[in-house]
Amino acid sequence: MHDKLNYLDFENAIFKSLELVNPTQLCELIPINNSIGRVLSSDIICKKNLPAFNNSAMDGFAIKFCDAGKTLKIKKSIFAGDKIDDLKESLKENECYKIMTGSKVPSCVDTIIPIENCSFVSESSVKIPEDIKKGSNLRFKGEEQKEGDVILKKGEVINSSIIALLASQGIMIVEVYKKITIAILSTGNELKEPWENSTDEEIYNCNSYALISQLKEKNFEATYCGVIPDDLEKSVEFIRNLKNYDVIISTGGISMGDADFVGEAFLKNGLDIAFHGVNIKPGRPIMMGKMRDSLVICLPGNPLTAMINIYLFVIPMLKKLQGEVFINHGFVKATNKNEFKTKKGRVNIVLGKVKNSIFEVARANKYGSGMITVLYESNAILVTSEEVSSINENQEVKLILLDGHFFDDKVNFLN
Ligand SMILES: Nc1nc2c(c(=O)[nH]1)N[C@H]1C(S)=C(S)[C@@H](COP(=O)(O)OP(=O)(O)OC[C@H]3O[C@@H](n4cnc5c(N)ncnc54)[C@H](O)[C@@H]3O)O[C@H]1N2
Ligand code: MOO
Repeated sequence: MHDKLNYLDFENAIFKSLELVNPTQLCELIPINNSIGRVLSSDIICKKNLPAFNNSAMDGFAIKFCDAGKTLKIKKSIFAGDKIDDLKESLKENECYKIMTGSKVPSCVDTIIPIENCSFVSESSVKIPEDIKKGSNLRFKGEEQKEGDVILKKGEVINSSIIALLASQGIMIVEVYKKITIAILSTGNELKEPWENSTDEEIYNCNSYALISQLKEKNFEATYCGVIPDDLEKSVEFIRNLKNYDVIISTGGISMGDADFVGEAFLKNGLDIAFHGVNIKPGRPIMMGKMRDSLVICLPGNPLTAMINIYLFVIPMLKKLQGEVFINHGFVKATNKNEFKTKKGRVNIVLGKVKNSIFEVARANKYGSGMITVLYESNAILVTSEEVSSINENQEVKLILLDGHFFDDKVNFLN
């Protein structure tokens, strides 16, 4: 792979990468207790009104609004869970019910007064204040969600608030998309695993573990498949022997070096390349394509590059493949603290830290893509357009948070 690469522009690369992906259709049923991070594969329709019946939001007295200011006789106490259908007789003049939070409210009353707002409270009577609001402290049947409403859409990632909604509907088993399978590979004779001894010339394989962990943070499970040796024949064989994965992600070995065989090895295994080379910094040699039914994503070997490119490019692809609807990066706005230079003519991905809406670029933007600590020191990335050569002091900037949210609509996060 010594040929000079044609660098695709950033927007096109994002478009082409997403175009490669056909969302999974495979589903399974799982208990909600094990469903955090999984993706709903069908809409959830409300089958029990929220709330299910008119109920009291306070412990107090259920009255007719016209009885404001009067001393009322307490006819009965109503508790949450009580069946009150037997309260056939409606309240007579100067009568009220004592009622607890969450109790069904009889149809003859229209207002709830909290106990602490009343005076002369005894077992049998209570004085209602003068100044009250009709309908206060009542929660009405179906005011939150009505039977038949779509309360959750297919493609949403299950979190604790979604579990609250599912449980509120009496749903214990939910249909989700089957998890996509992802293989993680590293390349390079210089690599040792973290538990091995390494000489001064060797380095520890940090990419595989870092990428698997980032994927785990985003609810994906990846399998580590080992290190491809720097040898074309062995690389071809290594790839040929891989099991069928939905996605294969490698790092390293895709640039112009004499030992960069990864691209060729995938090609010899039938890879249909979508692009090799994107006009970005860092991540220029990035390569993507399809090999049979597998998506192949080859990231550069530099750890910082691999980690930010998997976040920027690959996570949206995996989300799409997993059937998610919210796949596009969102941004937050902040003010840039110190001026810094960027490389004009390329889209720059710049690391830094944002705190209280102030963005501070990492190490004056003079770090290398082989570094690891910079990533640890940062919580956001700033992406520049090709024509930008510096970001000024106090300039308003758009940032993608490294633990940011994803949306269904595409936004322009370029600065
Ligand atoms: N003549 C050119 N040389 C390079 C170009 C170019 O356009 N022309 N591009 C440079 C850029 S940009 C990058 S990025 C790198 C990427 O090259 P590769 O993808 O082939 O990556 P390697 O050479 O295999 O590794 C780069 C670097 O990263 C270290 N590495 C690799 N894997 C791991 C791992 N699993 N854990 C930790 N570190 C890893 C490796 O030892 C190298 O130091 O190419 C430039 N060269
Ligand atoms: O894409 Mo490379 O990581 O700029 O050095």
